[in-house]
Amino acid sequence: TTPPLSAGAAARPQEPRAPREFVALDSVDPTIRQEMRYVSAHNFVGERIDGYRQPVCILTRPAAEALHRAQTRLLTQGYTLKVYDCYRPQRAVDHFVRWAKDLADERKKAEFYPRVDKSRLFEDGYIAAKSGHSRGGTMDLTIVPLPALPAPPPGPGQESVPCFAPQAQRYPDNSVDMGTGFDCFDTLSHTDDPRVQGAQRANRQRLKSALTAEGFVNLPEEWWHFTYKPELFPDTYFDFPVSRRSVSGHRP
Ligand SMILES: C[C@@H](N)C(=O)N[C@H](C)C(=O)O
Ligand SMILES: [Zn+2]
Repeated sequence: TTPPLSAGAAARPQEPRAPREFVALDSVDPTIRQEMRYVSAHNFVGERIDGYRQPVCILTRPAAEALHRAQTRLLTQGYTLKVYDCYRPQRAVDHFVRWAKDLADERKKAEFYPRVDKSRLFEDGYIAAKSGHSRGGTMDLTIVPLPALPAPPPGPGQESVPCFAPQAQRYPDNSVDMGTGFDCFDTLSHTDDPRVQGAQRANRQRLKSALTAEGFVNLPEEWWHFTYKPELFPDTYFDFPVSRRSVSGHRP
């Protein structure tokens, strides 16, 4: 029988929790930096995304352990990984889909997709309506030189600088220069775009080599997007919220 609610307690439907195979990345590797963009308003939509309750990176355990191995290698080279997004609930993806249909909402166009028509973002491969992120083994990430310095706050008008502008001009980030910022929906973000040369190309290669050595596969359209293979849940799109509660009690 259902226990009675105590006086004053509101009946709140329980949110789904993650299966035991999911962990908080910081319980496996506390040295990997986290800048979880979709819990903040600094992203291509311009507001917190549905389902992101706390700035915590959640992944399947094999993906988190593989990321830890890549981090160990990068630390010896004087760099640390920094994740921008990890597990993404289906309701967050649905938020992206709803946003994409509202062609009048171009709040963040100037920074994140200045040269791409909003109506093409899914077609061109920059956002997916069924995303590997919701399966738990995919993440968006970059590398940061050590010692990692905090990024300065954005200067006046910096929110509107194109994400492919020279690094000193675009929205501040403490990462290495990859030629574009994170979630820059533009052909310049294609990992092997021939216009990206020198240090920027070497930085992309450093990230890609460290991750592919551990079993990750890169999305050619986005230098920052990697999936750990084989996937533990290749056909399941989870919808538990991004919060510590979703994985509390799960062993690291
Ligand atoms: C939205 C961007 N960060 C991303 O992850 N794109 C891929 C294609 C996805 O949505 O799975
Ligand atoms: Zn991604």
